[in-house]
Amino acid sequence: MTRDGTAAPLIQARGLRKTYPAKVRGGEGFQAVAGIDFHVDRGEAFGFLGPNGAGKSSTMRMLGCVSPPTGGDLRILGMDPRRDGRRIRARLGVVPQDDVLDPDLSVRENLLMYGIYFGLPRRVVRERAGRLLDFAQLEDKAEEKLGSLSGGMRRRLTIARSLINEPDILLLDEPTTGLDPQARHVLWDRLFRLKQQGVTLLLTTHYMDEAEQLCDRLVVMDKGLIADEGSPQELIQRHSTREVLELRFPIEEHEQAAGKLSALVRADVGERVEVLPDRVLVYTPDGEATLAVVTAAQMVPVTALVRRSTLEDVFLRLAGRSLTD
Ligand SMILES: Nc1ncnc2c1ncn2[C@@H]1O[C@H](COP(=O)(O)OP(=O)(O)OP(=O)(O)O)[C@@H](O)[C@H]1O
Repeated sequence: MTRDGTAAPLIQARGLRKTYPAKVRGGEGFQAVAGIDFHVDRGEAFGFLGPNGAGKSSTMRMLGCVSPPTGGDLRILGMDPRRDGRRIRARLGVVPQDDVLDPDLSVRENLLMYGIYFGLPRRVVRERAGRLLDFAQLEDKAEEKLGSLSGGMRRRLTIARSLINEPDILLLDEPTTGLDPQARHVLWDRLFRLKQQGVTLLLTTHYMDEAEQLCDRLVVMDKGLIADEGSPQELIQRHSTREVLELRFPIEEHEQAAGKLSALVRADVGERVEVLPDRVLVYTPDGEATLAVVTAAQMVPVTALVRRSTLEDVFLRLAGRSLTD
């Protein structure tokens, strides 16, 4: 509790920085995280959304107490990672970008070994491993070696393994990168369950649908900085319009069409045009009405799609380029 009686955030970062040392003597270091502020409350699912190189993993490694901050202040569970790294780590579960499982052990043995490594009594580890196999839907694979597991199963095992110490906070670095859509949905379902059980989730992602599905609150990161923070809905409302009209024109007409559209949009009703290399996006409160205006102006797109705004549009607005560029 804080002095005014409110619950203190589980994690609080102020001016957090990470500068990696220069590779050559006398060279300049590289600032991957350039002074960021955020807090995470108990029970939240909190996301770091940004493209490759935004500084998400560097932030995660500081939160996981494996890479010390080079500036600013970080408190996790009221403790300072520089001093209390071991105590904090005991209460964290960490799911790294790559699965670091032991291929020579069975699925169950991977869980048992990790629990024993944590110093837990064997009886407790056996009981927890049984429950986690059930949670990860891997009971029928329990005695098999890892070679027989799909990518999604491996990810679920990695998550199960990270839960062996019953952590308060689970850190997930790009949990579903490389998985097919079905495997991603199964994983999202498991993460929802954990959240319902009261585990605080922190995840990095460059998938906007993942951020929208999983995160109560997120920060949009770019070039080591936080561009904005809020719930997915708040961010969309703040930085985009209700609908987006996506238009594709024949390549040779793309530039001219983009110019004509820019002249057509009505800023007074909140419309705005964003020109991408292969598409023109018109941000508008009413996509169908805007499409009618485009058609009336004798413009003939190859395809026209009206869709709702997403976090991708938020990123485009904040960073001036697409998340996947
Ligand atoms: N140990 C290191 N030494 C030097 N530079 C590093 C180190 N780790 C990361 N970087 C650099 O810091 C920047 C941010 O990297 P980081 O991995 O934190 O970004 P990210 O948003 O997680 O991207 P990705 O999705 O690719 O993991 C990148 O330019 C990266 O090359």
